Amino acid sequence: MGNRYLQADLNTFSVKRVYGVTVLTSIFSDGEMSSKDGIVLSATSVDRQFGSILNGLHISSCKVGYLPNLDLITAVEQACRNQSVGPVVLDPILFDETGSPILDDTAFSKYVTDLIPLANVITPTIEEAEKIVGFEITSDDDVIHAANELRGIGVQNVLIKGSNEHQGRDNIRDYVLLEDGDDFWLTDKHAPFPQPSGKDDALSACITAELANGQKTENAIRTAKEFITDATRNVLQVGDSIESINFWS
Ligand SMILES: Nc1ncnc2c1ncn2[C@@H]1O[C@H](COP(=O)(O)OP(=O)(O)OP(=O)(O)O)[C@@H](O)[C@H]1O
Ligand SMILES: Cc1ncc(CO)c(N)n1
Repeated sequence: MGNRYLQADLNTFSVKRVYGVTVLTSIFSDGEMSSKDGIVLSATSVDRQFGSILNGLHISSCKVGYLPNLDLITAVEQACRNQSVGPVVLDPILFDETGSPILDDTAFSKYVTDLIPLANVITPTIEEAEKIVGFEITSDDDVIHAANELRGIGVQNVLIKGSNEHQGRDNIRDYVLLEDGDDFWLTDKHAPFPQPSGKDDALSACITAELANGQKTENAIRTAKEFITDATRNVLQVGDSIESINFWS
């Protein structure tokens, strides 16, 4: 978990009036997921972290992010399956900053077969959705087809983020397919330059927080998208180096 990613999650939980607790899977400097200098924690450590937060806390919902190997996927899958963690929001992190896949074939296969079906909501980018469903997404029909394939794997609700797609367009469109078969596009204008960071984590963290607050999944998704729209239009300059979304918008 890079510093800025974790801050985006916790700041989002906080402004949504949810107390966030964490199970760390790894530690690396911002922008250095692909470097060999980061630390990947052991499955035992992850088990123990789950043990300590589950001992005495009622977990209302759970966001799952960076899982860089088979052991960690297995540890988190077991915890989500066997413990009471509430609805799971799965934000797949499948490529590092250089665009290289993070997981080897065995780990990726485990991720798809055993972890994805546990999710209440999955929030892939187009590229992540392509990797999971195994075909290229070049049209709206492909997005819809991919979302249905994801539902076929067992995940209940799907949000495919359109940020990197259709580069020439004025609008950004995320596609949502709900458990009951209802679907819709969430449309927004491109936020003006500079693009603040944190949108990715804040979107899935906000869905998680709204689920913890008792919202239905559709409302949680719609509220989260509105949160991102507001937070993105309002850059938070932190010191000289961080241009973040503004969580307090
Ligand atoms: N330029 C933008 N303007 C407005 N909304 C955006 C923009 N880019 C992404 N979003 C929205 O932010 C949410 C997260 O999308 P995504 O994870 O693809 O963003 P990202 O650009 O990778 O985020 P990060 O800020 O973490 O780099 C989605 O709802 C997406 O539509
Ligand atoms: C967007 C993103 N990339 C990487 C990580 C790894 O922690 C994360 N949590 N979120």
